[in-house]
Amino acid sequence: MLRSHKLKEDEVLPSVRAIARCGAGTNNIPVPRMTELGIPVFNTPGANANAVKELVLCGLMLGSRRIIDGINHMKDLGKQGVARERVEKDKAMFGGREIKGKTLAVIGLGHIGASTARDARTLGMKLVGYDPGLSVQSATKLPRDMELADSILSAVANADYISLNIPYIKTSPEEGGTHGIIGHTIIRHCKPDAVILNFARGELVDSMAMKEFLDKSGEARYISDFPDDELWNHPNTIIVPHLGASTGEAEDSAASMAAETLRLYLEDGTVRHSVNFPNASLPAISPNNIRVTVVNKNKPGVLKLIIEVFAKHSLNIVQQINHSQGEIAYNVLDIDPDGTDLDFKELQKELTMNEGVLSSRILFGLPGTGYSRNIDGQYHV
Ligand SMILES: NC(=O)c1ccc[n+]([C@@H]2O[C@H](COP(=O)([O-])OP(=O)(O)OC[C@H]3O[C@@H](n4cnc5c(N)ncnc54)[C@H](O)[C@@H]3O)[C@@H](O)[C@H]2O)c1
Ligand SMILES: O=C(O)[C@H](O)COP(=O)(O)O
Repeated sequence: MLRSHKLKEDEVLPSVRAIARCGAGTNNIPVPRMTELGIPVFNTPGANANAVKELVLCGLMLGSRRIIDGINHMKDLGKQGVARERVEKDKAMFGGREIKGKTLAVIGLGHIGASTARDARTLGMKLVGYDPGLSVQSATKLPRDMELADSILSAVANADYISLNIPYIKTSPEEGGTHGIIGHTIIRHCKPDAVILNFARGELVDSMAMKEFLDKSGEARYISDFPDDELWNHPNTIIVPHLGASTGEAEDSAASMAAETLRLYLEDGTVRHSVNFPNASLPAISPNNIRVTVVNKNKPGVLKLIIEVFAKHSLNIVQQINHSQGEIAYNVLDIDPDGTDLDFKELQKELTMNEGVLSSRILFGLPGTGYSRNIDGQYHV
């Protein structure tokens, strides 16, 4: 289980059965390599969304009123012992605007984006959103009068505030990724006094393009939760140290969701909230059966090889599922071991050595006490 730790491939030892990210973004994990190794990567969708949404709302206010500049100014005046004397005169330097009646563009309408939109609506904001992969679940949670745009460009064009709530995918937008998606083309279409809120990932924004925009407009603001060597000291930025999910509530919620997701996978083979494995909802193993899970390349003929191993040993498959997603398939087979004296370690070895099989586990024991067995005979509770 990890949070933002940048996981390196060589930290993933052969004993690793699964990885759970206590949070939403999995860009700190080498997911494609884990898929090749047959290791599921899980995250905790929505578990920290409220904490991030609250900070986005805070960012809306910080971007509208010169609160931080004002606080710093008060400290300076205090140090000089002239705070009372100067405050009424100096406040003219820190005038702001209200968010009520202004337009907020929400890019990415998942857990955080949809929740931000709802609360912004109750604060009297007009809303426009963009999300080409909008789920039915999120769509039902959006304010009814929210306008849906057909591109980021059209969403931001008339927006006073822009909130980025999309995942970071390392490739360029042309290649289906989101790296630098907020670059010159989009930024050029923003209003000169737009406030851009980035509580998603720093790499979504082209820092140089943003700097040019902030320098030129003088009025625009960039509020971000991520370090940025180009922008940290710019007078029109507010950069906080990745605090979006740092509340006790979000930490508890993400950790317990991750732990439960891992428990279900390790004990029953159930897959949910995985970013690289297909969902598979499985009942607890019957005490009379042995459950075998096999991850294989999603190619014709591999399933046949797997089934043949069971047939060869005259093992009766009581129930079976086979779900695939992209390049992999996930099989779960419940076996009745009655009447066999087969060493299941041997069975696992035969299965795993098949061309196209990536990993396998044998789960058995009473519900709640299941464990996985490695090919080299190590046990992992
Ligand atoms: N600052 C923090 O501490 C913090 C905390 C949680 C999440 N995050 C970041 O916020 C992101 C969103 O979190 P979430 O919980 O709302 O995730 P989510 O998966 O519920 O929602 C993401 C939404 O973005 C949409 N999307 C993907 N690519 C898009 C694109 N190019 N244009 C428009 N929409 C696009 C998806 O269809 C999805 O609806 C995470 O991926 C993570 O990087 C940051
Ligand atoms: O993607 C996420 O969930 C957030 O960026 C939170 O990351 P953290 O748990 O490391 O604060």
